[in-house]
Amino acid sequence: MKIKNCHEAVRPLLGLPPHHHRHMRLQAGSRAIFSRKASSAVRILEVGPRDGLQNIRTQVPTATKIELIKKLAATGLTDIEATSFVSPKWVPQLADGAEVMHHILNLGSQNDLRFSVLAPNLKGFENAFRAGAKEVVVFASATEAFSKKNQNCTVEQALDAARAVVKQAKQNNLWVRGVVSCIFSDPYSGPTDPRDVLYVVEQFVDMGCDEIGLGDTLGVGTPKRTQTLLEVLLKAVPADKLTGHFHDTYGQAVANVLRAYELGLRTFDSSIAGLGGCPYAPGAKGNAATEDIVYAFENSGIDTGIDLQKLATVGDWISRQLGLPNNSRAGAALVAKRQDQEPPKPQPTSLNSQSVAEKSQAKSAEQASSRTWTVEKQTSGYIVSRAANAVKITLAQPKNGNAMTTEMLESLTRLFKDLSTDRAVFHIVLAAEGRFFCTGMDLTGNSRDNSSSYHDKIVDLFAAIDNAPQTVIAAIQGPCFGGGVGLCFVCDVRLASPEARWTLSEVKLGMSPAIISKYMAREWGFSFFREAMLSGRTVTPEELSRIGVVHGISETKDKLDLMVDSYLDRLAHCAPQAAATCKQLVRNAFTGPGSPEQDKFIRRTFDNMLAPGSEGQYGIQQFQQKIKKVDWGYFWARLQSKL
Ligand SMILES: CC(C)(COP(=O)([O-])OP(=O)([O-])OC[C@H]1O[C@@H](n2cnc3c(N)ncnc32)[C@H](O)[C@@H]1OP(=O)([O-])[O-])[C@@H](O)C(=O)NCCC(=O)NCCSC(=O)C[C@@](C)(O)CC(=O)[O-]
Repeated sequence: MKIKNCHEAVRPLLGLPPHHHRHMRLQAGSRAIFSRKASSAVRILEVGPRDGLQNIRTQVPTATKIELIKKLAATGLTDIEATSFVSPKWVPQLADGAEVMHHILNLGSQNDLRFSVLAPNLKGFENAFRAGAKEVVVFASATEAFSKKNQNCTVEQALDAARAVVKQAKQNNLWVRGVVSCIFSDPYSGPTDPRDVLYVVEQFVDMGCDEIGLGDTLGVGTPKRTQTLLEVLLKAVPADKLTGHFHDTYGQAVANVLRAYELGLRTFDSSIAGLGGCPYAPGAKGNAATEDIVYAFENSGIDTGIDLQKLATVGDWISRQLGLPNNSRAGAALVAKRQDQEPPKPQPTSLNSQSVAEKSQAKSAEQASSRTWTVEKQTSGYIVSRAANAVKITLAQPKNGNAMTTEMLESLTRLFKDLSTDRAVFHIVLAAEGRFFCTGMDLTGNSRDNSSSYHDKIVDLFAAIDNAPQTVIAAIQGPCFGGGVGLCFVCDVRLASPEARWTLSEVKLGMSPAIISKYMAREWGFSFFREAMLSGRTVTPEELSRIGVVHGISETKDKLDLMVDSYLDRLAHCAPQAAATCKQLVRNAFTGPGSPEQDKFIRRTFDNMLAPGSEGQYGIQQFQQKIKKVDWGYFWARLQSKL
């Protein structure tokens, strides 16, 4: 055991000799953290955008991080740990810290918002300061083993690095929080001695930190352990200098927060939807969920200044964006309760069966849902964006009406093949920019030096879309010609704007829709297809809606995106693997009706449907538990993360 600088009052308790101390100065310096949020009884420090996102495997797009921070700020949260300034080699997830700060700083100046950032060394501090940070966080472990593994240095070296940052920060009038990790236990060396925690806390106070966070890195704290530690610390350090940062590994986070509150602490870190994890405790949940803590305080008559309903919405939103389970019990329950009370969302309806009432429902469906699509990739031919379990591919070559060039065919085929093995993608939307959805075969001649290979490329793309396990939705904003018509109808669902049109123009060019005929006959039916193909006439959305092959027409072109989002909301309750099987059943029914292969597939599907661990088994369990809308994103995220 190290004998360290311990407070006078505690030293005898710990069997240590007295020595000089700065207790009086501590108390004098501990003023008024609460002046920052005078109206609330407790201060909740949201760490999801930093600590939460850093500890999950998913690489989160910068735009989603910015949006998350904006949404959190709109709930009444005033303290948000926004990002980190550490080497991107260590923490690639937060390499975009400067960009995030750039987009959120103006929020802080408008309201009473404070954004803190992690800056554990001078280099990080310089970058954080350059990015406009006004509050920085430094940290050190209370234990040597964790310090060496996590920071590759001793506790003293970590404190020296922190000291250098604090000195710079104070010279520039920045607020500093020092965080002590492993307050209860170290994953490598076992339980932590409270004296070691006290030592680091005192060092932080001594170097000038404005407050000190107590981090239960492993989440092994219990109310009793919390009390024991705080009884030691509070003899040396005023309660308003300390903040609690509890992890929920054993479901004790809220209990620990409440015990710490009873002992005088008034500031607590937490993470929206319990985002995060603990790399040192396999399978562990992440931080205390902000919704859970706010629920506990608000329902105990302790004001947090935060709108719990809005908070639950944000937790639900970010969980969906990341395709992860919502780890907040309170958040998930509040959202489920709200959904249960809401009237069912109207779905886009084809016009053939639309009554006046249905039309107005479809209109409100278009207004009901809007998701944030985050761009992941941009090529010269298309843009790929993602929202939760859906990927949107937007054709973006309006100059040639999104004609099917060789490059486009090859690259889209690769994309669809890659997506077919991505278990996190349940739905694909194929959309387009410009006047036309797709003008079909590239008629410039540039793409057809070798017509056999061009043929193969079209065949490959259509097969890749048709065989994709995901439900593919064509969002058709404008006219389609030839192969472009085929592109819509190889997709599983068609949602169209009133400006969409379909022209099988091949016959007028002296050609025929050979490759696409396979899909067109299946979807339009022989008679309708034959007439449209022979006449080369323009077919309208109303006609196709009447025969049931266009599944929704938006009120205006602008509202097509909302209709797509609303349709995706509906698909969120459909099991993705079952959906892939449904697609195969249709393919078999078309290519080999009555064949032994069809019967075999049907038999196999039925036999596997309720196997242990299957979607079917889970769906039936949920039904028996009276859960009407199964969250399949949660089911698959849980399977994949083996939580
Ligand atoms: C779309 C309208 C009505 C607009 O007609 P418009 O409004 O008068 O505009 P435009 O004709 O000036 O077109 C705008 C630009 O888009 C280009 N463009 C337009 N279409 C294509 C195309 N396919 N390939 C390459 N470029 C195309 C066109 O060349 C022009 O480029 P610019 O001159 O400004 O540089 C007119 O351009 C048009 O009729 N285009 C041809 C549409 C057509 O008939 N497509 C069917 C192709 S055959 C096919 O797809 C065969 C296949 C695949 O089905 C066979 C099989 O299945 O086996």
